[in-house]
Amino acid sequence: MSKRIVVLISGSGTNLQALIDANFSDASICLVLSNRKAAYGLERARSCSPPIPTAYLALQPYLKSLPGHTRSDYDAEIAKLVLEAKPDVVVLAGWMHVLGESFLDLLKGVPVINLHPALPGEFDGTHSIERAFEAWKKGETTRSGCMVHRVVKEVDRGAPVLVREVPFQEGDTLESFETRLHAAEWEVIVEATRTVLADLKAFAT
Ligand SMILES: Nc1nc2c(c(=O)[nH]1)N[C@@H](CN(C=O)c1ccc(C(=O)N[C@@H](CCC(=O)O)C(=O)O)cc1)CN2
Ligand SMILES: NCC(=O)N[C@@H]1O[C@H](COP(=O)([O-])[O-])[C@@H](O)[C@H]1O
Repeated sequence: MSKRIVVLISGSGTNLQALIDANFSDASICLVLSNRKAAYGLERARSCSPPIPTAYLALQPYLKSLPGHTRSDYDAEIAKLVLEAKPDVVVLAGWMHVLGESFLDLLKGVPVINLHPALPGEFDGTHSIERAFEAWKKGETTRSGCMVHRVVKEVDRGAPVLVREVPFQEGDTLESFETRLHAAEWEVIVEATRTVLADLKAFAT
């Protein structure tokens, strides 16, 4: 029975594309969900043959359309969309929304993992690459990296599944470092997803 992967995105979807191109032998992407309508990752899913089902739900339009509803209600709605796809694993691949307990409680028992462009305990949150680059320029570090970690309430603090260091090189610009880091991400997200798929029971909290 083919295992089911749900991928959450917010942007260009190059990491989603890496998962699509991985052609997992025992799994397939059954839903791509975005919180941004213009996310090119939705087009990547629609362009597959056969197309991967997509869904879109943004926070602000949701709140505007349902007065009295909260961010927690939105997170629960996201969870319901995800669960309707019957996932074995959920991958946050550039999903730029912090998920609250209403999401995490509903997803109990389903591994949820996140790709983060920094090393454990460093540069949590957003703009991680830029912040690491500035730290290197100040002589505060010689490397950054990327990781896939389990998603818990505390942002980017879940147990790492896979970590990859990416050293800075003399003469690096932000763009040259980003190029190397994104290439590392495309490998790490596939390898980490394969690891979770291979031992779902171990990762199902
Ligand atoms: N409960 C968790 N939710 C999410 C995690 C997590 O570890 N636990 N990881 C993030 C992904 N991420 C970093 O890897 C991250 C994404 C976005 C933000 C953030 O501050 N988002 C703001 C909105 C920012 C924007 O819209 O540009 C917000 O949610 O209000 C922090 C970390 C995904 N979710
Ligand atoms: N904190 C989360 C975060 O910064 N995620 C980052 O968003 C980018 C998404 O790229 P993509 O849309 O091309 O896959 C990736 O670099 C990913 O690490």
